[in-house]
Amino acid sequence: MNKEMLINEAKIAREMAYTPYSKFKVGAALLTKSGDVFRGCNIENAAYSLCNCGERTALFNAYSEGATEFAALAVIADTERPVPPCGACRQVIAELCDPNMPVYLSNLKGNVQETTVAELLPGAFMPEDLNK
Ligand SMILES: O=c1ccn([C@H]2C[C@H](O)[C@@H](CO)O2)c(=O)[nH]1
Ligand SMILES: [Zn+2]
Repeated sequence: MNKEMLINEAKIAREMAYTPYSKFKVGAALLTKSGDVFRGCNIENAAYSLCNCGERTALFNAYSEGATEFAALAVIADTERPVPPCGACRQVIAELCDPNMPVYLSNLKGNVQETTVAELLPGAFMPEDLNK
């Protein structure tokens, strides 16, 4: 599973998005260290604040199936620039993925920005910060 294949998995996930309010579809695909892929799409709700992003859906999908060791994440949307994850997703990604893990941000035009978990959220609040 290479970068292009993972981005394609995110594109397939995007088609499953439930976005009657924003009409903005996002797909994500999370590659595990053992080679499995967990997809996620954004799922909106009439109570708008309950909308869940594609990135967090992919992470929660993987975790809920017992997969916790990740090798890469791809995200795609129909944006001008490669889609930037929101702050909430950056926080969740920072806790559940290795800081050096590659993240492929992309769009339907084929633009790809390769970054890492640590670059997405420098100074993230971490579990260790809970220890007094
Ligand atoms: O990186 C992003 C940015 C936004 N959204 C979703 C949330 C909402 O459903 C819609 C518009 O913000 O896009 C994501 O899934 N990921
Ligand atoms: Zn988000």
